[in-house]
Amino acid sequence: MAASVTVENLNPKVLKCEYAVRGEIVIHAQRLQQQLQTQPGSLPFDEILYCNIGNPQSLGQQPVTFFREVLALCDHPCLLEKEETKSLFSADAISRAKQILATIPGRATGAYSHSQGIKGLRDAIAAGIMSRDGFPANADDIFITDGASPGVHMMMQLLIRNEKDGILCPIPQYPLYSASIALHGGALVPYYLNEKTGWGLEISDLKMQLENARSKGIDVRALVVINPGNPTGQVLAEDNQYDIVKFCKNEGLVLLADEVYQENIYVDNKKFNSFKKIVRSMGYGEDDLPLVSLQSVSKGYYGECGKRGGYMEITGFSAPVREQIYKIASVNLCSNITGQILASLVMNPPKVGDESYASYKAEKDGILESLARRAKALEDAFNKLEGFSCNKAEGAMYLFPQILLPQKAIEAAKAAKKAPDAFYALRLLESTGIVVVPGSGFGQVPGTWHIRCTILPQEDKIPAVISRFRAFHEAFLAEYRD
Ligand SMILES: Cc1ncc(COP(=O)(O)O)c(CN[C@@H]2CONC2=O)c1O
Repeated sequence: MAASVTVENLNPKVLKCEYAVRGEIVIHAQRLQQQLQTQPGSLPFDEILYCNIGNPQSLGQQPVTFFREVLALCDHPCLLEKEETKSLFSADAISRAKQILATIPGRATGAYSHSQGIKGLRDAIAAGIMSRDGFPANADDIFITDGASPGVHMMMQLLIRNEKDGILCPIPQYPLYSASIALHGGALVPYYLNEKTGWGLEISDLKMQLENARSKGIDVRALVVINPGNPTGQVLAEDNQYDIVKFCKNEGLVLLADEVYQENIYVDNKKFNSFKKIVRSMGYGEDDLPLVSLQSVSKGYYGECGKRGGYMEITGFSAPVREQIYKIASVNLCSNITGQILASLVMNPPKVGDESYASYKAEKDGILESLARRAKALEDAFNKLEGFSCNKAEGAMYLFPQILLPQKAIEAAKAAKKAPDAFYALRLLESTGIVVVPGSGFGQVPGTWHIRCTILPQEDKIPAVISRFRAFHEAFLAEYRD
């Protein structure tokens, strides 16, 4: 009997969707990893180095002690009744766990919660936003989600009616956006970040792309801004943010502010300003501009990707629209409680005077300072390679160097039916075990080629990554030099 489900009769939106961060290069890497296990010594390297995904703890980063103490106590509340717990857990973790459990009906972390998340945790997140920005935040505006990804999908589901609805996205972009727009049947309206100005966002290009889309009958609904940028690592200048808000206000666009790397800032001349802070400091009130601010527990110095925590702060939408957003969230009942607790913790970490503050601060600073050193070391190494030019990683977790590939290599890629940067990334993997994502997976100016490499291998492995990369690159150029 013919198979009832074939690729041909699947939802074409699924077939159109792509997500390069875990695409063909990574799948091939997993095959090679299997081979290393079954046939040790059969490859010119002894381990796969996954530099394709911002997954810090998979590469050895340690979780923040205070956060894990609180999670453990919340998940096994009877520990709080035991005398010996006081010698195993810090006093402030014990009191924070009690405080959190008191906000959960029946102290039951195994129960469904409110579809926006536990009210007491949303209160804590709102307090954290207020403390970060200096402007009020409301728990009812918070939707705690299983990471930022579901928040993006919910907003695309809400805004995209058909293929004529467009979303302005940066190019290069994090492919969650292109994938979600494809899955929801909308149109991605690109605006190009300017590599020559350190991935600057030009309002003039935004305006041109918007008008071009509208001239084709596209109803542009929203503007996505990723700040700090993925894969590009730039941190927006404050005056650029003011211009972006004015642009959205004037053009009637929802501003989707992806701020998951807000704690990952590595340069002294830039600081993170949330778009919520910018909007309020421009005097825009609750009803002036629809803004969705996304945060996650996957990044920062916490890197708790697998716990699946995050939130979207929804402001500037009418009550009837908010009811629709609530309805979408309620279809999935609620996000996981561990992620909810963690989202409240990252927005309300230990404060000066708390027992855990010194150790928490040492862990946080240690991780962020090490990430900054690794970013600089890899940026400098890339810029020493022939044909490479790499902008500074001001923030986030990636470097996105441009590679000038010899024409012979481009022709070889064509013969292999691969994009030149995918061809290069595959050859890099097969020679060194290093896994990067080709720039074609993020979008790039046509005719330019990039790779995205994370800054996440532990610091003592960075010299080996650099030397392996350099040796491969020199051999690759020798093979394909014009
Ligand atoms: C800009 C951006 N937004 C949202 C997400 C989704 O995060 P969570 O759903 O985990 O909260 C990521 C994840 N970063 C991906 C995953 O690792 N590498 C990346 O480029 C991201 O980089």
